[in-house]
Amino acid sequence: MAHRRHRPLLRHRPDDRPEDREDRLNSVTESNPDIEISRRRLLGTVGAAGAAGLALGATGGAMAHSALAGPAGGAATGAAGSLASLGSTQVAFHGDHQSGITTPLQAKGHLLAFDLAPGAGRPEAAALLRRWSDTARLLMAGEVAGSADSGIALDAGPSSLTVTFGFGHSFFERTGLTARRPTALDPLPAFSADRLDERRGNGDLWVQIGANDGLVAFHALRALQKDAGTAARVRWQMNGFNRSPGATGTPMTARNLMGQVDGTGNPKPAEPDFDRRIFVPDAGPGPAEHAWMAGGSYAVVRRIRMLLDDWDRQTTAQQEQVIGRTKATGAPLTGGGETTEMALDKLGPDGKPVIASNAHARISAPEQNGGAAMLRRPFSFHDGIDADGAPDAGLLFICWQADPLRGFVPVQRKLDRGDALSAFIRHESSGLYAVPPGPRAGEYVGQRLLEG
Ligand SMILES: C=CC1=C(C)c2cc3[nH]c(cc4nc(cc5[nH]c(cc1n2)c(C)c5CCC(=O)O)C(CCC(=O)O)=C4C)c(C)c3C=C
Ligand SMILES: [Fe+2]
Repeated sequence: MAHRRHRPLLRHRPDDRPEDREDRLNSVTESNPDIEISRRRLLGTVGAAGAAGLALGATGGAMAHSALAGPAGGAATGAAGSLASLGSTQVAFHGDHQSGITTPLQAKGHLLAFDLAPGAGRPEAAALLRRWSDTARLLMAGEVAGSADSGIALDAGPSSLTVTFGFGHSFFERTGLTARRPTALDPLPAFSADRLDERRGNGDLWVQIGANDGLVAFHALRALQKDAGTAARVRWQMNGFNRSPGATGTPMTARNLMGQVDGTGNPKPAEPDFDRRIFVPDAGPGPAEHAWMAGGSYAVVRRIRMLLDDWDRQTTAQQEQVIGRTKATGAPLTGGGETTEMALDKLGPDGKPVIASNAHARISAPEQNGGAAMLRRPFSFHDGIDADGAPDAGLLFICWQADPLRGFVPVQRKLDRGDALSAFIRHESSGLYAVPPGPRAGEYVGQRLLEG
């Protein structure tokens, strides 16, 4: 188990008494006897973060530290003046991989794309990534973002804040680095069902912010936007959410706004081929100029609108046919529990497959796509109600893979040709980003590209 070397300098109220602050620090120390209990519990779960406070390594595993999880899995209240466990949970900024990839889903998310300002090139981009990395490191440790801190997150701990940075295809022209642009970043093919708004897609730089507290997440967004200064401006921004840790009696796989259990089939970090599927290996793919991506990953980001009024008019049985899994538990229609394998060959009394030939879970399964797999780590969104009364809501679909041509692309091609879910969703924007590896101590994110 890795141990944290430094105690976090938590944001604190101006009138903090030293002993109050010490209490809060103690809520994330390693001497807590409940650490191991909570850690075991969390490692055995999928989906959203458990309610227990933990320090999470950037690989998503628990490094150490936990506050209490109550008997029903709820967050325990800390000592008077101490941060609740949810607030004290900290994710590592440094590591082999950036945070926000294997980190358990957080309750709040902001996605932003920036374009470099006219005239800004490689030096400005390097300075910006250095500023952003400094800010992300501080905020993820629960510290303030420098002397001009907005104060939005005063009183709160890190709350599992993660900040993830990526580069879009256009970044490399803007910075004169096209020789170092990986082919995996070539634009995605067009899909017949795409209804994409280019103004809400792509961009030179991509930032994903996640946290289990809305103010902590927004605080990070404001700080990073200020850091951008005159070097870059926001191209698009989207806000998302997931269930809050502790909302369910026990940690569960997330649900989306269609009410489905969503995330069951995700590759698990404990699986032997997980790293190979999700992270770029040390040796390739591609020539040595692309070696800066070793340990990185590619993010496909799609705003997928859900046609919820149409969906809600379906019976539960019809909805289950569309996916091939039950709505209540996420179990395959062929029986068993959530994690039981789908029996894709099983026929019903009518002689037809129990899991329909166009069921979403069948078509997207790795075994139907030559092993193509991705780690889906989405946020839901709701951006109000349209004039016709329809909710502008859906999924900020984010998936991670070592190579989009062996992850997202073949699966989406297949879904595009005959997915029963297509009648109820609309892909409205798309982005593909090269997300470099996690920074080593003293390094900023992307330094191996910008200074290599
Ligand atoms: C191209 C990739 C995919 C898109 C786009 C996509 C959109 C999308 N999916 C759901 C809901 C569910 N998806 C489920 C499984 C699933 N989906 C994909 C890929 C895409 N989904 C994969 C690779 C898988 C896993 C298949 C497997 O391993 O068997 C499920 C079932 C539960 C689960 O495994 O997560 C649901 C439910 C929505 C609502 C949506 C767009 C809005
Ligand atoms: Fe899916």
